[in-house]
Amino acid sequence: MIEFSQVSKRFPCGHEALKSVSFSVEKGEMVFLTGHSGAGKSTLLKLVAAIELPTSGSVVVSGQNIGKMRKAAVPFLRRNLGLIFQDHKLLYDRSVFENVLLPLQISGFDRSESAKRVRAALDKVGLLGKEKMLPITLSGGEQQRLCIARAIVNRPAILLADEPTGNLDSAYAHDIMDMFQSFNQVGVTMLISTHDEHTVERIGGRVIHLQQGELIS
Ligand SMILES: Nc1ncnc2c1ncn2[C@@H]1O[C@H](COP(=O)(O)OP(=O)(O)OP(=O)(O)O)[C@@H](O)[C@H]1O
Repeated sequence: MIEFSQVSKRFPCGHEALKSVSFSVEKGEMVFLTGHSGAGKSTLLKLVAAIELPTSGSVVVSGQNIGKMRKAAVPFLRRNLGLIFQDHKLLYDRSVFENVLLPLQISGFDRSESAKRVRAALDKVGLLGKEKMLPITLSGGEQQRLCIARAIVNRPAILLADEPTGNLDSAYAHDIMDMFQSFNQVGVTMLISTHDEHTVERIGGRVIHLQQGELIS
């Protein structure tokens, strides 16, 4: 489902964030991406989502070669991906419901099917009673769950999460990882970057470890 073959990523400033990284993630796997700050975890996830392109090597996601894709094909790839990235902010002037609705509006779903899907996504993350609220009135953990609802509302085959529990206390982090595990149990392929070694141990998934841009197995 995700295949990296000797992937390197050098930024225009000359910094090489990933060095000849090769691995694959099969359909239905749950994989944790670990490594120190600056190891290249976010860069790797951005390559999967075609937010960045590889400098060399190949990244193939759902059969599509990211480095060779036409720009027009990127939105089709992204429809299959749920992205939980730190810089994907919520819209603070829209309600909880409208924040989750947005990806469906972009995909052109009709209003009544969209409303059903939004409520199903809010239910999965435990925010069904809060659909009329503004995100600013939610706790940090609830805002993170709202980001997750927005990422899953399109029913993506692959979910990518970049430090999804970074700013949360351990009880909330625990809940969010359990939620991810339940998505995985219904077949969603998951790639999650984390610093949280306790979670990785508790959940016991496969681990890919990066050190200064190199994969350490
Ligand atoms: N757009 C960019 N231009 C230049 N350098 C970048 C860019 N994005 C990332 N880098 C550099 O690449 C390296 C890897 O960054 P990346 O964000 O992938 O690390 P990370 O493992 O996700 O770190 P953290 O856990 O702190 O988020 C860092 O040294 C970073 O400064």
